[in-house]
Amino acid sequence: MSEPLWRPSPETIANSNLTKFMQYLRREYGAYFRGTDDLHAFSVRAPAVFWPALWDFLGFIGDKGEPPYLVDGDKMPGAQFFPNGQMNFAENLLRRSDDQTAVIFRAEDKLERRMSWAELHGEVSRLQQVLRAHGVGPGDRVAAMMPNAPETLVALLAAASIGAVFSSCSPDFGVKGVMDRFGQIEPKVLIACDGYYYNGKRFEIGEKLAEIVPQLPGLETVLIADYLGQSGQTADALDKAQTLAAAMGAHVPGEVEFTRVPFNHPVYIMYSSGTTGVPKCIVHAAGGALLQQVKEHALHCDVKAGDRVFYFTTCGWMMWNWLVAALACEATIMLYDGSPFAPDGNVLFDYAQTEGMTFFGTSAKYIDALKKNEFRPRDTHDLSKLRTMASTGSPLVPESFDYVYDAIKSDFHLASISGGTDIVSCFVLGNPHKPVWRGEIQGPGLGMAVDVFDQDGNPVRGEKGELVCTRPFPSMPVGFWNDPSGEKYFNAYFARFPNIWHHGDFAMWTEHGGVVILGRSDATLNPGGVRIGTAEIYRQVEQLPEVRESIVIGQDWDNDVRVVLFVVLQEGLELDDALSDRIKRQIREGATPRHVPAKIVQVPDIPRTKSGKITEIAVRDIIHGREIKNKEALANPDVLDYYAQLELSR
Ligand SMILES: CC(=O)CC(=O)O
Repeated sequence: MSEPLWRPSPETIANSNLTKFMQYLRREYGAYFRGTDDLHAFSVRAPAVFWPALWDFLGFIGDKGEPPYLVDGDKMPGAQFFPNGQMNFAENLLRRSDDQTAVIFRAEDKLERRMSWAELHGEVSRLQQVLRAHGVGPGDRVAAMMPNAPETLVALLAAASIGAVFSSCSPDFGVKGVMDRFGQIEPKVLIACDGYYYNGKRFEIGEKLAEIVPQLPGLETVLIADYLGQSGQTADALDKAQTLAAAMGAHVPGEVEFTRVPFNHPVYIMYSSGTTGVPKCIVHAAGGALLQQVKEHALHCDVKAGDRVFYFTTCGWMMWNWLVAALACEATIMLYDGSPFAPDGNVLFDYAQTEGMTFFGTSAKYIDALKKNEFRPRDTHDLSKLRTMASTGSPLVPESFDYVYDAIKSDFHLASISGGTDIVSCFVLGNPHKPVWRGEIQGPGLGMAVDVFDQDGNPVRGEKGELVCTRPFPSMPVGFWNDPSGEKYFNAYFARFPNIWHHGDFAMWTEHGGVVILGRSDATLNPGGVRIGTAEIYRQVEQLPEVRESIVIGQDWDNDVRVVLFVVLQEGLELDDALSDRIKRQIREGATPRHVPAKIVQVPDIPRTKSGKITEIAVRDIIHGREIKNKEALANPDVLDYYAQLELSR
């Protein structure tokens, strides 16, 4: 294809934060760059210059400390950014205190709220006082089992203002899922809701809390936020609990006191979503996570003061942590809780239109679903303010790039982005100076020495391989919780290639310097020894209107591997030979004969994690009769029973 789908205008480029950053580097450092590739090369070649320069350019609040700004800069793990630096995460997010809107909240039950910067300060101040009264200090954990609502943001900011460590999950988690997470990190305070709404239904969580609370060692207090109008009853039924409103009502808003902590002091504990055992507790540093995220907002997404930034997420997915960092760009953040299809697929576009959303972040699955359901927001909504749409969670297929430019908006920046919980940020993402090519992520993040390696650890271009990062970056985790020797942390990322971050994505560089992610490396299919990324197959199957969704695995077969594809069909359809043949033909013609499944099976549903990711490994394990150790990671674990009883011996 010789033409990109979109090119930024010269004015967009001239007015971008990225241009201002390059001008800044020229002015302050005498560094001249011919373009963003050049800037990227500099950023990975000279990290000890790049990251401090970024700190200054972004007006990061804190003190870089005495140089050196990078110690052991060639060691992974081991490198330390700003070892003498001091900062406070919340102070950087709460940099405004005026009466303009800081947070807009909508939920599918029609709940609507907005909070000014001044009000946000006030709420954080009151909750900070509550936490202090319960003895929360630097390093203590504050956990939240909460909807994506302003209270959750206030909880994060209050905890971080003290230097405490925040960890969240959504209220749809089961008791075991919560215990597998919060049970490991022993929070001093638990903030939970009385319940939530999803897809038109009301869910109470009092009974789950009654099981969870007594099992959490070291818990000082439970604060119940009101969503269903019954926080009082929920709190009364629990030990050590009171309503959040009562606890905060006992304090008056004052100045938020920000405790400066070392740059590498933890702010978040996040969780791996694997189905192979209890989740790993990934500890992220306040400075590293934030500097990286603000870099992504400001330079890669061109977020500016006054912008309205939205990401469709729960607070159990890292995109929530990413979203809230947009406050540090002085943007208004837009929160949404509930189903993006309740009552129908217009709900988020209504939100975008009425609130003048400038950045719309979502998942590739959501875009695919809009496409399948033939939504054309461009014909029904005024999206004139929208400048950027971001997609993540799984690869955005080329046909979905076409759909976005055809049915959502023709002149804006579509940024497919990819990274993960492991780094609370991205390896590869948008670049507002570059064209958008169909199916491609535009390029690596600044400061991220991203590459693609073959099995032997050699860099490859135009060939599929392992996504790696060859130099340290500040949002590498501090480590894993309860892993004093660092062994689990080392094994997760550094055991595959020495001194290299191995991310576990199967990827390929494109001729435009972009990247295509082909699926997770551990889910690649190996028929006849040829490595095929699962996304290569989804891309083809996705194009058939009869198929709603699919999941593909490699089944051990006759000393080889055969490809087995499971499909969920549109309501009322049955998989017959004709449709099976059409699916195979589409895959053969769109990919190669090697990609064609040996078997196609109709299934009622596909197992997915609570963040909406389909889980090939769980299906592969169940098909091979292996135990699924951590079903709690799944949003719909029961569906695996269906796969377990399938006769796949022919
Ligand atoms: C940025 C991401 O990579 C988010 C995700 O897919 O979990």
